[in-house]
Amino acid sequence: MASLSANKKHKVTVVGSGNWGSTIAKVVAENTASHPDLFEKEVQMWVFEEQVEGRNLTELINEKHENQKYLPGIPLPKHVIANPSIEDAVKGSTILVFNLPHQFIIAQCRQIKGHIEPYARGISCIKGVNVGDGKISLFSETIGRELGIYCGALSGANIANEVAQEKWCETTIAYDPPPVDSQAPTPAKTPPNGTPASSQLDLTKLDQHKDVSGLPSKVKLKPLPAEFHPIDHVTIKTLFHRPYFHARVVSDVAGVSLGGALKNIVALAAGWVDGLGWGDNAKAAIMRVGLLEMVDFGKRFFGKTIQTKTFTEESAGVADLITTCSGGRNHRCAKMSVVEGKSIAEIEERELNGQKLQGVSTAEEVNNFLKSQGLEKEFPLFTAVSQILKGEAKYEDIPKLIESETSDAFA
Ligand SMILES: NC(=O)C1=CN([C@@H]2O[C@H](COP(=O)(O)OP(=O)(O)OC[C@H]3O[C@@H](n4cnc5c(N)ncnc54)[C@H](O)[C@@H]3O)[C@@H](O)[C@H]2O)C=CC1
Ligand SMILES: O=C(CO)COP(=O)(O)O
Repeated sequence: MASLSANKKHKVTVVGSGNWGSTIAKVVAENTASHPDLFEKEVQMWVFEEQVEGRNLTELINEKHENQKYLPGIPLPKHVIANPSIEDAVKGSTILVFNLPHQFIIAQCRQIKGHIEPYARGISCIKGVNVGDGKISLFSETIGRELGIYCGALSGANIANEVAQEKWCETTIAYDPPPVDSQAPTPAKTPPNGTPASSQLDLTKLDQHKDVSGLPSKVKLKPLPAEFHPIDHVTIKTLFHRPYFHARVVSDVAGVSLGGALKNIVALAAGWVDGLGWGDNAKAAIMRVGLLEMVDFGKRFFGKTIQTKTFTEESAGVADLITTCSGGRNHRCAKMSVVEGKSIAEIEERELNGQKLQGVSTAEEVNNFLKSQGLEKEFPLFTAVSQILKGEAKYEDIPKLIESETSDAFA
């Protein structure tokens, strides 16, 4: 419950401005305008600066209120402000919405470290997983760890162009911050010796056991100053829910994040069988096996907190799998690569005008992780996708490669 003195408004920044980043900036800006009691109206949107028609993309967005390159034809609210400086865009924000292709997020977090409010909260809209040194983590965790803040996740059956056109859909937001450290004084952003506040947390010296907040267990969340409304499920829902974008708020951050990441691998296989002209039954078989492997993967590697029902009941699970295997970019490019006999990379370059597929790198990353665990055979569809991408198997081999599927993930 908000205290009587909770009169300070939340400032919101969207870190990223691609096809989904620009769409989410539109969604949240509509809500900041509708809820002036809770939010500052202006929404900062960090833009990776580039030249479009000989001009800076940020200037074009701020002049035309449209992202001509990544979300053409969709008017953005005038109070979405494109900012080429990420440090400046995040300054003073209490809510940071991360929405970038997953390969870029760590570099951007390192750039903003020490420039954010230590009590800020994040929401990751990124669909991907972070794999390195035989370890796997969610991007919500990675962001949390890099910045010393709590980060939840938003994911769902949300093809950006449809959301941007205000065609109705659902989404799932997972937000489950650990208890705040009410004893801790809120640290100054930049202490007198010039060391950024987040680097004051010497994470290497602390117990490395972590929950899915990404924060090592001895690092406590910095409390939000009392003059702000709490950033709870109600505030989060108010920021994202629109008449055409129905948000359900849950607590399973791992389930929501993994659903969004892993379905991109399945969508490649679905695109390939469509490209082969094998029909809807074949695609349904791919989705069935894919869903089983998604649940099994979650339970094995994030078992402490994950809930099977997130995959079967939420937009972030089965609904996102279905939409991505029907109308997503991963599916479309995979299908074209079979029909035209070209690599997916070639098709991505030609078709997407700078947008990035996430399925190919996620398939490789998940395969590297499974290999490091000696578990490739337990995930035959994920493994088949990786083998096909590497040229070690053919599209036509998929039925044979996955027929040993015996997962009892739902048992
Ligand atoms: N587009 C969609 O329909 C949906 C996408 N997502 C997820 O949202 C995340 C973001 O996707 P999109 O906004 O669609 O991105 P996108 O696919 O449109 O990617 C282009 C973006 O990457 C940026 N970029 C290019 N090079 C960069 C660099 N070196 N450093 C930083 N940024 C760079 C570009 O400036 C542009 O903003 C992804 O994880 C995606 O899977 C989730 C739901 C729907
Ligand atoms: O995540 C998406 C829809 O929910 C979009 O998927 P693609 O990246 O394959 O277009």
